[in-house]
Amino acid sequence: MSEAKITGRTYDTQLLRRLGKYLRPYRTYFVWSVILTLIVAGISPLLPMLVEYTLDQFILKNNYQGLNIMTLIMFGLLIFQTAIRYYHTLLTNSLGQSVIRDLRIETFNHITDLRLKYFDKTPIGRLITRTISDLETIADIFSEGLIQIIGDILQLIVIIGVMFYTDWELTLIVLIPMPLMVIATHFFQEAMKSAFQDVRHWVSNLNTFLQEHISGVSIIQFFAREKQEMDKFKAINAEHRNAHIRSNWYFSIFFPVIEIIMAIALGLLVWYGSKSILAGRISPGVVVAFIMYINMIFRPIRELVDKFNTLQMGMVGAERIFTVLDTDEKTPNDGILKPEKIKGDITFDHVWFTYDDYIETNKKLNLPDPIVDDHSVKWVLKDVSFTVKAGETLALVGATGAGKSSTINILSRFYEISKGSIRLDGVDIRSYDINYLRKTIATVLQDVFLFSDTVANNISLYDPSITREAMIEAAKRVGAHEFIERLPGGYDYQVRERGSTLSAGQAQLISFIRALVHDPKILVLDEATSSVDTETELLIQAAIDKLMKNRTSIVIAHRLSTIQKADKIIVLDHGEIKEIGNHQELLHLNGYYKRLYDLQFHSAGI
Ligand SMILES: Nc1ncnc2c1ncn2[C@@H]1O[C@H](COP(=O)(O)OP(=O)(O)OP(=O)(O)O)[C@@H](O)[C@H]1O
Repeated sequence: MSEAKITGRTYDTQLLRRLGKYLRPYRTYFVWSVILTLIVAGISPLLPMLVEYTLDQFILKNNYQGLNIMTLIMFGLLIFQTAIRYYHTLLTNSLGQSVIRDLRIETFNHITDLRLKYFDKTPIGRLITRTISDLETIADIFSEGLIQIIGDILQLIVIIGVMFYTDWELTLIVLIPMPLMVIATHFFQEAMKSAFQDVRHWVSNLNTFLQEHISGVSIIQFFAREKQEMDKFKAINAEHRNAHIRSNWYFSIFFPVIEIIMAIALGLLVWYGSKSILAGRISPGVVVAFIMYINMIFRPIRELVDKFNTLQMGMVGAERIFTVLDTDEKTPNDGILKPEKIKGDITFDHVWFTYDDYIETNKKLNLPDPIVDDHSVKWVLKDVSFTVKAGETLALVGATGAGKSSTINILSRFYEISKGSIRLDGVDIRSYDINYLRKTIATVLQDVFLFSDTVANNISLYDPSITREAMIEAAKRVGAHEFIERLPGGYDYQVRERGSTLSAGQAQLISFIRALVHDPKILVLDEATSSVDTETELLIQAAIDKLMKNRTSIVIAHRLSTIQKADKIIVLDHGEIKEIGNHQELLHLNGYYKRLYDLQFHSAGI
């Protein structure tokens, strides 16, 4: 997602039209807001007119009774205006909040559908900023921006019209400083545009930094990196502060300038107004009404700038949200197959894989398919071919970075392969419906992710077809029922964020139950390397055996017991298959596997 694409235009009709679509369900709110805006603008000159009338007709003529009546009328008008403003604010706020609620749901849905590659290159903090603060700015378009700007402009027109109607000479004199005001406003607005973009940029950076560092706080503490990280944070925080101060600085210059211009207008009014009263051309009431009119035209102009900025920020926010929504980085789901029964035969047929966007770039440039010996491409898997028959267990072994995790990631189409084909029951995996495919293959990763929710919900992941009984049954099978029962509240025990209140082994067992209740045909397992106590280790080993039973399993194996039991072992090295066979066969080869075995298991005395 490129930030450079953000244009930051205040009025972008295309953007507004697109936002307008989200208004559709709330049409009545919108129509009423506009009607109330028109009423507010229409009745705005009433109060000064009434003051003028009261002063000239009653106060200056010592008519107390008339004065009392007029006071009551003005009081009533004030109440009416207040009531209308109240409903107006209520409506526009509800409108804004309703629109962003819908947009937020759409954005969240969209983000969760994006393929993993997108997240490899997009900081999570940036996405959080998008779905929280950028969206808030869109709500302000409705509650403080667009409709209010229309209202203010209408009020300006009505008031200036009434002023001209009352006394055009005085109006022209009073409006002499207006061009100054327009110039000042224009400069201010231009300056604010870049200041606000800066503010948004640093808010996003701050969020990204905080998100990553709070998630990784244990690493910071383990390595005693507090000071260094604090320095980095201070730098970002300082930029954030400066951006805000810069935008506030413009305000602090702008407001006094406007006050001075307003004072000039008032000075001109007093000078020319008094002269006109003395000449008997106008009544004193007109001058008093004009003082009120000046306030009523200069105040909205001053606030207009603020509202334009709100609109501007909202537009930037909308543009950013739409950039996320327009991100088309989804795994294509062209497959339609959803067979009732799956056997679970897996074939990798000359599979080449890279994390680079090599294929996509080639396609865009209309270049032929990748040349396999092109050394500019960092191939993670090179010409990998193997088969796993239904019900068999395949163990993947190899040094770190050999391509084991990549092999399991491409099986569920978390990443797309560049060349070759992966087949399930003889059919290319791309021909299956992607959700069907992912339901067929359960993946249990080393790094167990648990949500802040109950144990039960962490197991079922809100799949209504999974009953509590099925959960308990699965928990019993993996031998985890007892420990869950011992937790306060049992299956309703609230897991804290990321499962921090459970031990690594317990979290691992919960992830096994999660896989088992979904009863997948194929199991993909990245065996945990974290050390657990002997009792849990035995439980986990037994659980893994249960999980693999009657299923095709592909395991990134770290335990010798798992490897020994596997029907087939593949030794990967730098993305290439070096050896295939079972434990005994590979030991006899006296090659890679033997060396790995001696290094990892034998010498460790396992
Ligand atoms: N998301 C990614 N984006 C780009 N490159 C990646 C990504 N994930 C892994 N790689 C690269 O792909 C290669 C293979 O990584 P992979 O994670 O498959 O190895 P592995 O055998 O599972 O290693 P380990 O045992 O350490 O988990 C490595 O060189 C790694 O740097």
